[in-house]
Amino acid sequence: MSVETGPVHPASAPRDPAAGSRAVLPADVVRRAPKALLHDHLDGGLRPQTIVELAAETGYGKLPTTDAEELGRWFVEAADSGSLVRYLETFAHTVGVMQTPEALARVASECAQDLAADGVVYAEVRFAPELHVERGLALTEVVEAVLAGFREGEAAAAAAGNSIRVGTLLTAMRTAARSREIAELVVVYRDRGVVGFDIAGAEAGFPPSRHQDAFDYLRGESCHITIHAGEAFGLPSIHEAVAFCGCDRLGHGVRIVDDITIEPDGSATLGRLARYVRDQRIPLEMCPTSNIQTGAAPSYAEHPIGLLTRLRFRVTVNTDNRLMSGTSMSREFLALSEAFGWGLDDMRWVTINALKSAFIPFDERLALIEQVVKPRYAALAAETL
Ligand SMILES: O=c1[nH]cnc2c1ncn2[C@H]1C[C@H](O)[C@@H](CO)O1
Ligand SMILES: [Zn+2]
Repeated sequence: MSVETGPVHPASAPRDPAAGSRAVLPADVVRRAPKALLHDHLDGGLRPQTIVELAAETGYGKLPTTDAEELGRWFVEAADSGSLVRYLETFAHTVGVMQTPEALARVASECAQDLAADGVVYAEVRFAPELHVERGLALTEVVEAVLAGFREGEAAAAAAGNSIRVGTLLTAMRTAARSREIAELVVVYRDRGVVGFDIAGAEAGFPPSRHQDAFDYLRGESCHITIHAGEAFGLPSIHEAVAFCGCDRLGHGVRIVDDITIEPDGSATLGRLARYVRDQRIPLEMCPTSNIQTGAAPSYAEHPIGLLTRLRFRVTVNTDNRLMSGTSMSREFLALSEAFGWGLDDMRWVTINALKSAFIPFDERLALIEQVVKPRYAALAAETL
């Protein structure tokens, strides 16, 4: 199989201070640099204080604590379990307080504002409508409340001087059987802010092809699809997602490294699936901190994002769940700067990768790249010279 050739990307080398490699990026520069986020769960990014207030307002009585600071720590510690299934158990409390239109709209509005304050200029945020019907809301009411919340949050962020555009992805739970209904909702709301479809939840034992009819329907409707695959389960899941389900992007996809062999001389040999994913430029929505928590990667320094970047896969950097991972886009980039010596040029490369992979129309992606990302990185680079 093909052996890696060609130019090595600057993000390739692990940071080695003794060798005089590049300095870690200043936190302020990382925050101000424009960022694009493709993989963020609405129910994984609530402010702890909001959870406490919504629990009181809606009569949700199962929170482990009503002290917001303690609650924030509880989520990170409980999610830091080494298992995706245990990580996912923590969502009972966020989903538990997101069962009314007001709560859904508030969470969505705050999500847009928090991302914008962190320098995110474009985000696709996902959630599973079927998880928010415990108190009798219709799926359409759930979607409409979230869409209204995002619009409100965008306006509030713009008023505060931080412009952001938020697209919505509708997720179907892979462990349930409502994927076809959710796929139909994607089509209904495609011109009102919904930009694509996803499946999420426990991966082992629930292959993507279980939802084949939803994927076939969406492809027939020319809709965009991303699939959580290759996170808690390996290559067969990625293969199905790519070969049979027709995904445009892979959620995580981190286990694609199982199809790459590092030779004794340090070169990489790609198997057929890894080669296909790279050749087709299938974007990988990588979420380093989340992967460390669920045991999909041992540490930042050993996270496959270093190798996959060096091999020029279409890598993107994402938060997954800001609450459970105690993270933000800036924190993810700072960790990568620390682990691999990433600089502003690497951030810019990853950000343009993400925008090229976004599910909004091509001309709108291009406008963000040319009118927002490139000029702002150029200004930052000039400032930090
Ligand atoms: O990283 C993940 N892998 C699989 N499922 C996930 C992940 N993060 C969140 N979820 C689930 C839990 C949420 O309730 C659901 C919809 O956002 O998606
Ligand atoms: Zn996810």
